[in-house]
Amino acid sequence: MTSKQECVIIGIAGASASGKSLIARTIYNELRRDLGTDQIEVINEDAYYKDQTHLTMEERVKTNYDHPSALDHRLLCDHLKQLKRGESVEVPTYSYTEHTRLAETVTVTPKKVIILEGILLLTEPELRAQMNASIFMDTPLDICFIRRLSRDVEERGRSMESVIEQYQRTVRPMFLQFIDPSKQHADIIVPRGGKNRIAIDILKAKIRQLLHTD
Ligand SMILES: Nc1ncnc2c1ncn2[C@@H]1O[C@H](COP(=O)(O)OP(=O)(O)O)[C@@H](O)[C@H]1O
Ligand SMILES: Nc1ccn([C@@H]2O[C@H](COP(=O)(O)O)[C@@H](O)[C@H]2O)c(=O)n1
Repeated sequence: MTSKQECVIIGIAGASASGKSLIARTIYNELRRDLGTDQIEVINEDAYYKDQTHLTMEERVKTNYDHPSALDHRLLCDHLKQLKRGESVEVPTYSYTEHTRLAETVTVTPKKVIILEGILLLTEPELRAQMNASIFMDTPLDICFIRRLSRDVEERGRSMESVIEQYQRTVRPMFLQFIDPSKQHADIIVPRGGKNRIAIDILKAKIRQLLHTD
């Protein structure tokens, strides 16, 4: 018997371009139809990359964005606690081209369901403690790299050379050091990526069970 939750928080972690955003968006779109449009939210860990406005662009590109120290997990954790208490929060907005936070924030009001997605979410015990269930996207790393290369060139304003250089310098080593070991903390490991239909249905059923709406 699961007790009824006022705010269900689901964490989705895994390598960059493993399909975290895709699965989060799919669950969001499908559950919105049942729960109501204002009852579910997706929060991206990337919004909590630390502000770097005090650094030059040359300095910003050198940051290791795949190390936990690049993220303000303290602020993210505080926001989750506030949302659980029924308080609204101001989520930062982030620019992958400027490599820093933008001046604007987005107001997020309390929701029944929060889907959190991000590479390093399961490395932080305090964040894990806020989650009702956690998922690790176990997509093969070569597939992730191919998808990241085309996504970063098409959507994040990067050159092919810079994606390859960053991948070898930080993305792959940090995946091996931090992200892959954090898989042990996941409740569910999802193979093949963001279109795994059975995984999506299981997650939706679990969320409904936690809310007692089924
Ligand atoms: N199963 C899949 N098949 C084909 N393309 C996919 C699949 N999963 C994700 N993608 C594509 O790969 C890219 C990275 O996926 P995304 O969900 O943004 O990854 P993440 O959020 O983990 O970084 C996106 O362009 C997305 O559309
Ligand atoms: N200025 C930045 C900030 C982050 N990144 C990369 O984003 C990846 C995480 O986002 P996903 O959507 O891919 O999960 C992470 O691997 C960082 O390297 C960046 O390139 N530049």
